[in-house]
Amino acid sequence: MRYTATPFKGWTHGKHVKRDTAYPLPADSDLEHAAFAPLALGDTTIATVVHRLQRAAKSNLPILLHGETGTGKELFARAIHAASARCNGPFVALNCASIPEGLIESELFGHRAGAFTGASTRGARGLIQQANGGTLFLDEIGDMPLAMQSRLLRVLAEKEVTPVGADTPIKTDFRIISATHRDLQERAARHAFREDLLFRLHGLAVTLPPLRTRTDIGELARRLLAAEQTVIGRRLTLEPCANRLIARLRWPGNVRQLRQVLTTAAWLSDAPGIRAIDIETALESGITDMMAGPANAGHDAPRHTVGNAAPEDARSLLLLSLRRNRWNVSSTAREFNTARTTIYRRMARFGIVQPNLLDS
Ligand SMILES: Nc1ncnc2c1ncn2[C@@H]1O[C@H](COP(=O)(O)OP(=O)(O)OP(=O)(O)O)[C@@H](O)[C@H]1O
Repeated sequence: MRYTATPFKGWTHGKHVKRDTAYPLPADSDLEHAAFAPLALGDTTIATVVHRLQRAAKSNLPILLHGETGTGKELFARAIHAASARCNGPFVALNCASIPEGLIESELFGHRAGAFTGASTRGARGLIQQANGGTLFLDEIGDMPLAMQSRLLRVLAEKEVTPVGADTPIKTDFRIISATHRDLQERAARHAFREDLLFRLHGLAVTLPPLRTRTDIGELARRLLAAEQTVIGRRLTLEPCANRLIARLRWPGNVRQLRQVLTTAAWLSDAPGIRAIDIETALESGITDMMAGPANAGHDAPRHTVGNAAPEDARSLLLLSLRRNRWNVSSTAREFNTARTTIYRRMARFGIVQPNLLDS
């Protein structure tokens, strides 16, 4: 069966299951390039990841994608599928964290008619069977219950699946890609994740870098904005002060958050180019932890230094921090590792007034 570029997005049994073949199918000759091209920008870590995944895509190796939320794990999984020999088969995704434990078994393995209370009278094909000839993407695999891990391990070892309530196993042929933000080795050491399953999933493991460590954030922001232009109906550009602010923020929600903030800023802005103030305004309605200390100090340490920043960036950074700390100057000073008097001086220099003093 040939799946075409016509999207078929089907949700079965709830939001945690996605089945589609919507990734645009390029001509065979440039399949590999076209699938990964939008993901390969100027960051060397990303370039290495793309290079490895492009090579591995052609194999049947199980691939484990590791990375914080919003770093693009599902996007990469789709690119691997699109660049693989299985690209004409289905791409079936299950989020193991969002599905109730009692449902995961029948979702994955299917069930025979009347196998349990509430089972379909006609039985159901599980996702593993649905992925036959294609790719099964198990997102948040680290959250899969241990009992399911054992069953999945058997399926991977024997390449056949036995639906709940059935006696006869059914042969299946699929490629598995899994993703997690968890440290699976640490979980395996604590016996929360089966080590033998980890080995099975781990044909190739890659870590997608968090956005705050990527050197191509400006390029990525421009691409995300370009994609938004057709929706908004005008040319979208970033002013230099917006670019500098974006490069300094911590982005705990990674590319997902950057995309959301840029979209909001683009809608809010009435100037030709998006300014730092538009980014700030968009941020205010979102996550508050943008300026928090680094998760891994090695990469992140210099993110909240105001001293060397250009004036408009310094003002934006200070304002964000003050708002985040509910205008508590001591907390803000701690964040910038400086004295309270320095914060007051900078507030005066930048014309920043505490809201409760505005009326007095
Ligand atoms: N390199 C990229 N280029 C364009 N958009 C991207 C990129 N990486 C991620 N995104 C966008 O960010 C959002 C999150 O991506 P995705 O769902 O693949 O991340 P994830 O790591 O799987 O997240 P989660 O762990 O929360 O499921 C999506 O809207 C996706 O289109």
